Amino acid sequence: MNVAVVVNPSAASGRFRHRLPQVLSTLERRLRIEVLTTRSSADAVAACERALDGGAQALVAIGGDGTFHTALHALDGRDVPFALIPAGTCNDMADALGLPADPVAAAAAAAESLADGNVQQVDLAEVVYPDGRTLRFGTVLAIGYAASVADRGGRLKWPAGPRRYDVAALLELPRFRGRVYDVTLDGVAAQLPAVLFSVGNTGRCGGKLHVCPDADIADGYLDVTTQGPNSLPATLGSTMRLFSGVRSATDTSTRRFRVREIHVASAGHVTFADGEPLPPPPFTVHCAAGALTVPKVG
Ligand SMILES: Nc1ncnc2c1ncn2[C@@H]1O[C@H](COP(=O)(O)OP(=O)(O)OP(=O)(O)O)[C@@H](O)[C@H]1O
Repeated sequence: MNVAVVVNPSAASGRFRHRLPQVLSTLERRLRIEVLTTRSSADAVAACERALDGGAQALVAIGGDGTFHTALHALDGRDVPFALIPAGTCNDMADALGLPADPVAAAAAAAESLADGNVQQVDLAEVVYPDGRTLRFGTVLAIGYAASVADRGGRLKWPAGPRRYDVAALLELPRFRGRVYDVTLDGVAAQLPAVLFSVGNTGRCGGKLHVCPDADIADGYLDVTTQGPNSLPATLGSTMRLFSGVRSATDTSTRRFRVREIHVASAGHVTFADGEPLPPPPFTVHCAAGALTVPKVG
């Protein structure tokens, strides 16, 4: 099987770069690989598209959630098996796919499944803007507080690694009192007051925030969680529980919905999906059931 392998050398600030030769040789044991080394997302999309147009039968991406997100652009709905090798900071998508956290172990599992045709279909989420533009994501779309934390954390120079986001969470907290979001959930209009607003194809974002803890990547549904608003101490408490990795950081203000589609009418909020910035609402998010073919592992 001919496989294009896109490598993001900047994922996790290069922390896994020394493991790359071993990851590639592990893939090569079962697959014929063409390695695409890229400097930017745009570079990666173009290189992947060229490789897929040129006959690559599968795509492997080595990096984190942003690398995964970029690979989705390149796939652009093509029904080509895709494997993600976790080499990023948070690796939420790789975790949701059940891949081993170690990149070499993940490469071995993915290569074996791809070579044997042992694949499965999982869901993606599709964000449709009023002008018809459509973007896809795999993990969680965050609006409000978590999106602002992702935004600020990504811009902080210190500390290195995931700790940046803990610092950003504290810095952003005083600014947040909650907002009311105008939404339509499977055709039913609602106004949802929230500090944290998450639309999950999977359960986790930011490496440890289990914002949609019951989400299932293959059920054909999206899980929507809203949390808050509360008093500042209560918001601080529930946020700290969430940031400490508690699996289900609920409080009395947490509301959960399971839908096929959500329309967010409230305009202009900072939005992130797969840890990457997305144009703000208004938009409609719907579940693209079974839209991604991935190796079956475990
Ligand atoms: N193939 C690529 N080559 C170069 N840069 C890329 C590529 N894919 C994505 N990028 C850029 O690199 C940035 C970091 O990549 P990525 O998100 O995968 O790593 P991370 O932030 O360490 O991991 P995570 O998102 O899991 O926390 C992305 O925000 C994106 O802009």
